[in-house]
Amino acid sequence: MSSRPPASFSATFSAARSSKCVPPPRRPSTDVSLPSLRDTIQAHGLDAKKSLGQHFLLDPGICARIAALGGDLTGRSVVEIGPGPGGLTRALLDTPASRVDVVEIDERAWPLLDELATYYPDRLHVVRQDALKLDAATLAPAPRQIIANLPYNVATPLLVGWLRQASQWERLSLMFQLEVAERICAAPGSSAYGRLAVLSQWCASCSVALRIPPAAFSPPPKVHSAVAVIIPHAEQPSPQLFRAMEQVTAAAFGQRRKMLRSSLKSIGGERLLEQAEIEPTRRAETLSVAEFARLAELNLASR
Ligand SMILES: C[S@@+](CC[C@H](N)C(=O)[O-])C[C@H]1O[C@@H](n2cnc3c(N)ncnc32)[C@H](O)[C@@H]1O
Repeated sequence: MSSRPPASFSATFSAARSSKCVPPPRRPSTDVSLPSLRDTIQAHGLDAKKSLGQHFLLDPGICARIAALGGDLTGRSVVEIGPGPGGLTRALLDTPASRVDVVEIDERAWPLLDELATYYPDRLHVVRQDALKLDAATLAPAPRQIIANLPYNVATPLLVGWLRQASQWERLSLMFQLEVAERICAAPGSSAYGRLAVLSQWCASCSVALRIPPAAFSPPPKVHSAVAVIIPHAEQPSPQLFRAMEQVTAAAFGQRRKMLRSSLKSIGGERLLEQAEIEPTRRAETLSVAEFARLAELNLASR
């Protein structure tokens, strides 16, 4: 027997999808009365675990400000990494985003998130997985964004993974330790300028949009935090060129006090620098992102 739906069902379904009668995505949070976040955390025994980088945001005002960094989310899919008790998730559900997919590794939070999903049927999707092992772009249709208060211990590898596929994302609004957010947005010549700045700014426009003090979190972290807004450029490097850039920046900043002719020796040294018309006596932190891009292209071509 065929498992396809009867023709009449398919016809009705596609006619409804294409007509103007399709209802807009449900946006029920304002008329839904959810239990308080503190009560929910207590009821589910979700004590913060340091090993999972858990610092929860309980202030709905701050969560709303972070959600607003996505701009107008009408018709957008939003992925949140590490929803924890769901404070930011609630704020995301309060936007007109068409769906919110949350990826959480901590199984203690899953029942709590499942409970939240019952208030938002078809709109909130709970993904029980390690975000490091997941291709988050496969979760939801484009245009899609990531908005998240990231677990600090894995924030940098997660970001580099998303930059590798930056064309998949309309925008990333990500909370990091302030020092990491500053490294992402750092200008050449500054001590914060390094591999993360070059990779991020090569693929995207980056800015520090919101600074948040430790007291805003429960438990408070030792350092200040900040949300970086990362908007991918229309043109993105190929995967091979991205790998070539990773190699160049790892070599150049791996020995950042050395002259480039020495730090880049393993990938062509003076010859590569001469082709790129870059003085071999310069140091990595003085190179612009465009100069690094030239080196990456020549590095790829020389393989
Ligand atoms: C800084 S807390 C943010 C919690 C919540 N979004 C908030 O703002 O209150 C980070 C969250 O990421 C989760 N997490 C840690 N490592 C993860 C991983 N590899 N994959 C998915 N979630 C992870 C933690 O369990 C925690 O819920």
